[in-house]
Amino acid sequence: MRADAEQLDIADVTANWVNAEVLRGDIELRIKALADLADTPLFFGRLDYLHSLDEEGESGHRFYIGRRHVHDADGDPMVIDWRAPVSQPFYRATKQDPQDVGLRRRFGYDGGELTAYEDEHLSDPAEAERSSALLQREIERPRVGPMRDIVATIQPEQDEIVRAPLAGSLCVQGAPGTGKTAVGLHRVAYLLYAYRERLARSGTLVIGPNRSFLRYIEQVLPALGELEVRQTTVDELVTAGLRDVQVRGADSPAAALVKGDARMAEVLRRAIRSHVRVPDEGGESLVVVRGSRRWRVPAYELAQLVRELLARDMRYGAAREALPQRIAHAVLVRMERAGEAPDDRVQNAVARNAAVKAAVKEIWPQVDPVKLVLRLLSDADFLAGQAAGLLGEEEQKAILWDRPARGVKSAVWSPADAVLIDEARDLVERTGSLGHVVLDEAQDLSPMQYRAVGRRCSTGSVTILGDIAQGTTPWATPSWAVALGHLGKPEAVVEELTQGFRVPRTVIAYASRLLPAIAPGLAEATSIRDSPGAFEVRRAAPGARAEAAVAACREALAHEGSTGLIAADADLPALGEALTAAGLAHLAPGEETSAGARLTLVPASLAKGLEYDYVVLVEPAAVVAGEPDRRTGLRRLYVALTRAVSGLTVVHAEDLPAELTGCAPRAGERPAG
Ligand SMILES: Nc1ncnc2c1ncn2[C@@H]1O[C@H](COP(=O)(O)OP(=O)(O)OP(=O)(O)O)[C@@H](O)[C@H]1O
Repeated sequence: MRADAEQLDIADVTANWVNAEVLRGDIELRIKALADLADTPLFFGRLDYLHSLDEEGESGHRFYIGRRHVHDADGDPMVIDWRAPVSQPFYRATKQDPQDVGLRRRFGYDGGELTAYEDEHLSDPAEAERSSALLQREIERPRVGPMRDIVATIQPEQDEIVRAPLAGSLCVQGAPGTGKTAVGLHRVAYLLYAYRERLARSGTLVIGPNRSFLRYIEQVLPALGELEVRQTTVDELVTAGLRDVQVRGADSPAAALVKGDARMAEVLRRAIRSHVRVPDEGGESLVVVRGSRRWRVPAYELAQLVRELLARDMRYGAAREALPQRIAHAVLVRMERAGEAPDDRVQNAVARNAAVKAAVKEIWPQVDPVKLVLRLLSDADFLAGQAAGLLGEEEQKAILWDRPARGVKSAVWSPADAVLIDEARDLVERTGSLGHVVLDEAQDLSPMQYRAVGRRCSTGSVTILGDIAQGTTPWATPSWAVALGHLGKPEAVVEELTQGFRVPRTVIAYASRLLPAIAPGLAEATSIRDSPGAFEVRRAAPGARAEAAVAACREALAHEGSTGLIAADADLPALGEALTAAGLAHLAPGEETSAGARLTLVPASLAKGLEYDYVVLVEPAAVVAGEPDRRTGLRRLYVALTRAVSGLTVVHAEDLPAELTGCAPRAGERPAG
């Protein structure tokens, strides 16, 4: 196929130079997409159907399933794309429901070399059901480098989400390591296959929590042949296109909490609409002069037009554009009454008349969303006027800047301010909607951030993925129903993933002790890994903690794969020095691990979504204390405890948090004594 693409001669088919360049670009992309990847095999599975299929051009009994479609010199398929309908039973067929599959074969590879296969005769009742050794091997393989695709081993409950139709929005709650991120990315790849044309027009977007996370996942979609999906963070999303707004400030938790609250949307709506000046009914008429005639629109009629526009709840900018036409219409009615026969051109001319323009400027002035937010945060009286009955005095005080900003460029904007600006921009002009948005680690968004994401899929659909127990912002959502309400997708279906692929049984059991305190009611994940994993808690003498951490890292590095040393952000510099002094080179999160550089020093605040074969977690009590409140601290600890693929060593000098040692009262229980 690559040779064919390379040999394409376009001289005869392109009429001009521009066409030729476009076509040449397309062909180059195709050749690139057809590159041979040494360690990525062409197929990973085979299905033998009992009956010949004749569906969507695929006919026959036997199909090889792979990452992409491959055909032979005659154009007959040799490998079927994993996303094609014919491939679906590879993921879904079971002994109970064989879906006409006689044989399912899984192929195992080692660095691109075929080394094993595994057969299941789904329609043979005599054959016992076995768990897949290849799946076990895949889950337990050492982790080095960025996240990889899971196409060869997508599980049935995951596949249901991956292949759900584009039209519906989905919300996936899943404990750590249940594959939410993997599923979200594969879902994008699936949708781009199944709805390619529609999504090529409307676009797709993946939103993750921060840059290091995005760097960790960025190679999954390209490996699946999807090179053009945009991946961004909420912070970047809302600042895109804001040239003069530099986000370089941070809010206090109290300020961020108010700025992220959904009531701010109403404050902003009022603030924008406060610019509209409804004409005084008894005031002067608007006079439009055309040729020798003067047309009068009385003030009460203008007021009526303006009130109608306000009641229609249009975007501020759209209403501003509609107003001159409405006024012109009122003039035209008068012309007709006077026996004239004005047409559309006359109406347009009247709408552009200087007197009409001046009236519109007075009644419905242009509003700059950035300046509007600047004024709200700088001008206590203006804020009080808009927030009356919505925000209390303390709340208003919390969001007002200590020193009013002089101008847009010099203001110290925070990420939450940028979200307010985004809301204000949408009040002026509707934000365009994409076809599909995937939002990962969704539990951490504020209501205002959900609204910002919701705007970008208002006419499309969304897949949101998260874990309530891992919510570590003061505004983390209490429930998915609340989040979906803010997103504007209350009808979305909530699915739960419970099978854990990352964290070993002993480790998830230990971390789950925190669940009653951080998310009562959430189910503990089950680990589908065979190996129980290495797990140890070590107490170090005060003053010898860093030394103990370094020793634990050395032991971890004796194994294959990556090691992450996770600690409270404040403890990081000292640990970094200890590692360097001991001659252990280390990376920052998001820097790619490789065979030669396998140790990463991870601040607890950036651990979310990442994973390491071995994790050394230093001083749980400090991780908890690093957050503004205990529940958030325990949730941060839960995130840190659930990053390990093969083993976890907890090193501590202070007492462990009581919730972890089992000494804390559980929710609903009373403390002893
Ligand atoms: N079906 C599967 N086959 C093989 N590996 C899988 C499968 N599903 C998930 N994994 C692996 O399990 C690990 C955890 O997956 P992922 O990071 O997507 O989980 P998550 O639910 O997003 O976790 P967290 O809540 O911690 O962010 C990854 O290494 C992923 O590749």
